[in-house]
Amino acid sequence: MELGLVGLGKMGGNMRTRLREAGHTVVGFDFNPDVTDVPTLEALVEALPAPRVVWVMVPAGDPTRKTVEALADLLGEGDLVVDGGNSKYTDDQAHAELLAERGIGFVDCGVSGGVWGLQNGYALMCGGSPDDVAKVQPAFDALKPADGGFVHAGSKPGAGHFAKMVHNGIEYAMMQAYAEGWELLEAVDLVEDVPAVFDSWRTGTVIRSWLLDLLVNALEEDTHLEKLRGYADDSGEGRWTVEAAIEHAVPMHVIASSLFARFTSRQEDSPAMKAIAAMRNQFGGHAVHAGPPAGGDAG
Ligand SMILES: O=C(O)[C@H](O)[C@@H](O)[C@H](O)[C@H](O)COP(=O)(O)O
Repeated sequence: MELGLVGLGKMGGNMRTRLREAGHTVVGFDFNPDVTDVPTLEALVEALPAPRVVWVMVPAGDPTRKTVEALADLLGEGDLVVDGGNSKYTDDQAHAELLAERGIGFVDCGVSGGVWGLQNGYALMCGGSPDDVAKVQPAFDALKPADGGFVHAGSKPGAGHFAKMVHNGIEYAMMQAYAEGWELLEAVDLVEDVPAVFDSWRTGTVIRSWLLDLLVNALEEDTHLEKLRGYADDSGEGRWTVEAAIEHAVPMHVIASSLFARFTSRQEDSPAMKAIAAMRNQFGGHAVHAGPPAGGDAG
């Protein structure tokens, strides 16, 4: 099939390659002149035969919204937009509505696989009407791994990204569990080769997984992770998972806690723990550790 691909970064660039390797014709647009096939979004739309399919692979939030709004003006009746970024499912609902007013279809597609997707295929979770999904199926078939990794999660807009969001919540919790286990093994002077323990867990155990494989890779490169700072960002999906759990009164102990652990990682010092130390000191005269001098810095 022929399709347009907007956003040729780490994900989009590799996806263009995988689609082309499968024999599809891809016209890519990116603001980076080194990677783009066409100079403008208008040129991308003009280069495609109608009915057009344009896959958007840009960061969630404003960049995706602006791209969808621009495409709403450039595309027409019978065309289709796929949002393959990590958009929030509620954004999909707004985008689907805007595009539907112009007769343009919409499919939301959560994409998992990161930088390994080019080689291994991308797991795809999509939402949208069966007719719209069928129009993109040849591209989905080229992008997904050979032996599965595709789901049409629901016909309402946002179903795909909702599934991907929950996937990412689980990803947070799994990573947190491996990380805490690793910290404990490192902290106790008993197990002599911690990376070897993790490596052994990859075979036959109930906790083997690709995340475990990736942690073993990281430990092979840096046995005690000494080159890294204990700081973890988040891109939003963990927060949205917890927000959705709160909205639906779904207990979410572990995923919520793994999200908050990331926030903790960004603090040089804990304001909450200062308050706890102050109260222990007030009620029990328990010793406190002094902070840096007021107005000065720790150094
Ligand atoms: O399945 C995947 O391939 C990942 O989940 C991918 O989508 C991305 O690496 C995360 O969005 C990072 O998310 P955080 O920045 O929130 O950790």
